[in-house]
Amino acid sequence: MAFHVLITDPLSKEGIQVLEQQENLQYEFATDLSSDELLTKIETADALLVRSQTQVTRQLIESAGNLKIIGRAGVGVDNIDINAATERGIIVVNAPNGNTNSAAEHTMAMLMALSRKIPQAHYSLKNQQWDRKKYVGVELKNKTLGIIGLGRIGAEVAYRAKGQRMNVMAYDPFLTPEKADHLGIDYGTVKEVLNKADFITIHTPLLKETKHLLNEEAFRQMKPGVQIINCARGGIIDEEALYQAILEGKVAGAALDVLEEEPFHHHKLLNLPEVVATPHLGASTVEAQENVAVDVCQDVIWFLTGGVVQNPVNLPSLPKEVLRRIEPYFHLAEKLGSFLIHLTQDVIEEVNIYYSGELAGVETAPITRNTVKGLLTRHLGDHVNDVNALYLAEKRGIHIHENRTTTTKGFTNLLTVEIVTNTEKRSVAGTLLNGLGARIVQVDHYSVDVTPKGHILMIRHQDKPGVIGKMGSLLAQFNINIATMQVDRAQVGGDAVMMLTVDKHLEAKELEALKQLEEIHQANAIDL
Ligand SMILES: NC(=O)C1=CN([C@@H]2O[C@H](COP(=O)(O)OP(=O)(O)OC[C@H]3O[C@@H](n4cnc5c(N)ncnc54)[C@H](O)[C@@H]3O)[C@@H](O)[C@H]2O)C=CC1
Ligand SMILES: O=C(O)CCC(=O)C(=O)O
Repeated sequence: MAFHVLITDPLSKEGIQVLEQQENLQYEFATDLSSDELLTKIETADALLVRSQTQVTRQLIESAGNLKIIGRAGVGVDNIDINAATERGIIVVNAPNGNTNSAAEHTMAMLMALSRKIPQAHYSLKNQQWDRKKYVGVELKNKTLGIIGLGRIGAEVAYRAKGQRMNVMAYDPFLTPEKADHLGIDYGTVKEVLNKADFITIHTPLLKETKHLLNEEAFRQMKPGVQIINCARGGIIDEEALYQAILEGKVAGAALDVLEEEPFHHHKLLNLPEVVATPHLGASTVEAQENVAVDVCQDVIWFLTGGVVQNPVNLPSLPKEVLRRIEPYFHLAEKLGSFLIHLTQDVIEEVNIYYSGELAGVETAPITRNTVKGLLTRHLGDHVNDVNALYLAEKRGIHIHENRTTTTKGFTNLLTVEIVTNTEKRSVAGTLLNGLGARIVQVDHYSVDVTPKGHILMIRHQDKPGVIGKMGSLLAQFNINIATMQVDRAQVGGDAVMMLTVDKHLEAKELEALKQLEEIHQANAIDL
């Protein structure tokens, strides 16, 4: 079956070419759909590709039976309900780098248009008015540009503004005075930026914390005659407060590429001569659209074909070299989680994961996610994945703890997973053996050596002559062939464990029959 990729906003042809080169993939352009049409179309889609126009709501996500990935050709993902996607195990990817340059250039264009009143003068001239007095501007040189949000675009704007010989003062929660110094700009708190800037430009995402960041109180703190640029997101500015600040003469001008409600046609801000505006054009260049489309289509293909994405939004992204080092452990981790869940009937309250040896020094979060995915899949089904495993565990009140230890029991790497229920603790440890792959090397306190694959029968029994024979003949009666077998014991005549790999799945009644043997305390059939 071919993957169905649904594209609901315009996407550059270079991105489409990336999709066309992929076998077993069909793409469908369906722009300008009504909400109802979209709800129907999404039902069969494996991937959804959007820009900023399509509103990817919880309702839309929940109507999608097959959806695995949502690709945003651009940076901002405020049009996508990320929580709903995460809960459903749908990965969201964006293209954060492709339009940085264009958005920074558009910001500079807006800054210059604003300072020299170019759109107003142009409009006036087109209306047969030759008015040189009305359109006197101000220079940028030696003025202070306040930047709120010094990420990719903010930093590019700072660099360009310095080229205009402006003083740049920025605030960003990740900016230190030392870093600012290194960039040749001034560090300021939000208050200092508001107090000192002649022009203020915003480059944050729209978040709960940044909603109406520029509000009535913020405008009050600004210099009289300040000019505002917003090429980030509508909603970061309280539009009513901006409107009033312009009417009062506190704000001399505003250049807006974005407004809270888009698309916008009749907005009272647009009636003010001090406001210049563009219809969300920050990323609308040939280059940016090509970049973001190619990046996001590439990620969608990688993901659908089992690869690792470059720009996940609801998963932390990892540098390639880090990923290369830890990826081999994902399989082991998932198998250990899956093994362990077969050993208990109780509700799991806690999971402790111990990273030892060389594992103690790596990025462990993705390995933890795979462990939890292995644990949950048996009861929750295949919709558990890397994206939602931790969320689903948390929803079930399972506490996950990561620990780093130096205990390696002679292995260069050792991954130990322990589950705690209200009655017991069970654990399993595994390692990656150089050239030999994954091995389970310990179950509870017993040493074993088992490849985590296929059908495993784990027996806890009393160490006594004849038990192995009895068990072997019972399995023979069920026509179950033993492929490998190991035994370990705590002490002579004490508790012991038997690990067998067998050639077929054990039915419940067969397992029951084994448990009837008086020396057998526990029998678990584990299918990995
Ligand atoms: N108009 C357009 O067409 C385009 C708009 N954008 C928008 O521009 C914005 C920035 O994009 P990038 O620079 O690529 O993102 P980024 O993630 O590189 O930078 C955002 C920065 O905002 C900072 N930030 C977050 N909360 C803050 C707060 N309360 N105060 C100050 N700083 C805060 C972050 O620490 C980060 O450094 C996004 O909203 C994006 O959607 C991006 C591209 C095109
Ligand atoms: O798709 C677009 O053109 C909008 C770009 C944008 O706003 C973003 O990347 O955040």
